[in-house]
Amino acid sequence: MSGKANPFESLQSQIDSAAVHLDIESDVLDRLKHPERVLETNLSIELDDGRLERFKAFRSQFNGDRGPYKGGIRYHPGVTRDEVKALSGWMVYKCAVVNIPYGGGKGGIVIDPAEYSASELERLTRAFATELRPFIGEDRDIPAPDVNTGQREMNWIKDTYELLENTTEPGVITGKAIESGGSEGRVEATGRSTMIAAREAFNYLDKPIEGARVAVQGYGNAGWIAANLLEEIGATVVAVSDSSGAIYAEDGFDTAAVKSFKNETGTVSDYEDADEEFTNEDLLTLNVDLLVPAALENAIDGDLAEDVDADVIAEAANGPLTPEADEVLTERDVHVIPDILANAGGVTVSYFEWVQNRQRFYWSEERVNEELETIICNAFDDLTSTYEAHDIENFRTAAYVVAIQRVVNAFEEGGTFP
Ligand SMILES: NC(=O)C1=CN([C@@H]2O[C@H](COP(=O)(O)OP(=O)(O)OC[C@H]3O[C@@H](n4cnc5c(N)ncnc54)[C@H](OP(=O)(O)O)[C@@H]3O)[C@@H](O)[C@H]2O)C=CC1
Ligand SMILES: O=C(O)CCC(=O)C(=O)O
Repeated sequence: MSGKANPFESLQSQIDSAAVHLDIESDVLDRLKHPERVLETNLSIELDDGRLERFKAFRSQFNGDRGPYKGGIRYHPGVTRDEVKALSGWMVYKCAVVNIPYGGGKGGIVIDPAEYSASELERLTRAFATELRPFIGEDRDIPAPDVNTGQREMNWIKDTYELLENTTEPGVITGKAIESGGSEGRVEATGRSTMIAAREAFNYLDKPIEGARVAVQGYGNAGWIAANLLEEIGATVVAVSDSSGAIYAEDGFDTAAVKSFKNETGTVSDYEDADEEFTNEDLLTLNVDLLVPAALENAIDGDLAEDVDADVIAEAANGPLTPEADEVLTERDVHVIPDILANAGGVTVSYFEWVQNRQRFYWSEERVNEELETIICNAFDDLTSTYEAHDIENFRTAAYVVAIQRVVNAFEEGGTFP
């Protein structure tokens, strides 16, 4: 990743930019910029060869004014305490901007999961679930998938929690497999909201999405589905990448065929129908109509932003732009659909999963997608009305203005404990 910004400081600076447009006391604002609590723990597990290894893990519960803490768990060697704090704060404002009844949380383990066997990962995940048990619950804190975690890890966490609590509580975690109480449409939800938000933004800006040239950085859960659904609505996906590098096709990729290739070989590099291979940095500065960063934080810093050659950016990843990049892109009239709206489909369908778990009544995929469409379109309308009414500099700040006001309303309506 090109930028070195501290993501927690980036979050705080995004809140400060929005506060300029809001009438909020500085003590209340200060509270909105810091997590309520952060669990830091060391998990020691036995490896397959009998040795013990220690892994650092975190869970940050940032703010619970609007409901239980909600947010994913990431397995990545780059996980830090500040990254997890930032990701949990972004969850607060994400849930508020799409108006679902949650606060924000996030967790992570410092690990490269590719280096470990499935049984080692299961022991580690169950050890983390055991540590998390007193802090989580369907009305307390509800984890979900993020980078390098998915249904398998969520099923293990649910199972461990239920065994320890001697109960049945599928709503303690979302992103589960269907047979373990998951929801239709959750796997696709993050990419789907990215597509919907991009489509709405193109419509708002009077640009055709049909035929729009798209570049997608990251071909995991968020990136590949976003690419696939953008292709489905008529956009041309000319470039995609993963951690191994980027590939380009002038006439556009068959995104599903690239995914099958990646499933077989582990990477998008060497894909036979590509015209060219280049670097992730080349992809981020390609001349396209829509750029979708769908990997990690700080993909675009202030310097790289000077070379970005896209009209619109839809942030499928959390925090892919540094505050300096935002400033440059605002100045250059590049419209950025912020992460807290563009990728909010994941947590929105997690919310649907939690509702279904509590009611023990399951929805069709069609219903899930319709309800998601409504929530993302309403949130986009709230964002643009605020953007216009307050003459705000960019979409991100408008989204934070909407979200922060909702969190502050909930906090103030609750009153102060004597
Ligand atoms: N999963 C979800 O529901 C949600 C995810 N998000 C966010 O979306 C982003 C991606 O998450 P998700 O798709 O779930 O994660 P995945 O683990 O499924 O995929 C991550 C992708 O990013 C690629 N990648 C990692 N590092 C780089 C790099 N330096 N340059 C280019 N590509 C890179 C990976 O490459 P490789 O395949 O080679 O490892 C992989 O293709 C994250 O920011 C996450 O927080 C946001 C909301 C919900
Ligand atoms: O599905 C969820 O609860 C959270 C997903 C997530 O971690 C995110 O939106 O960044």
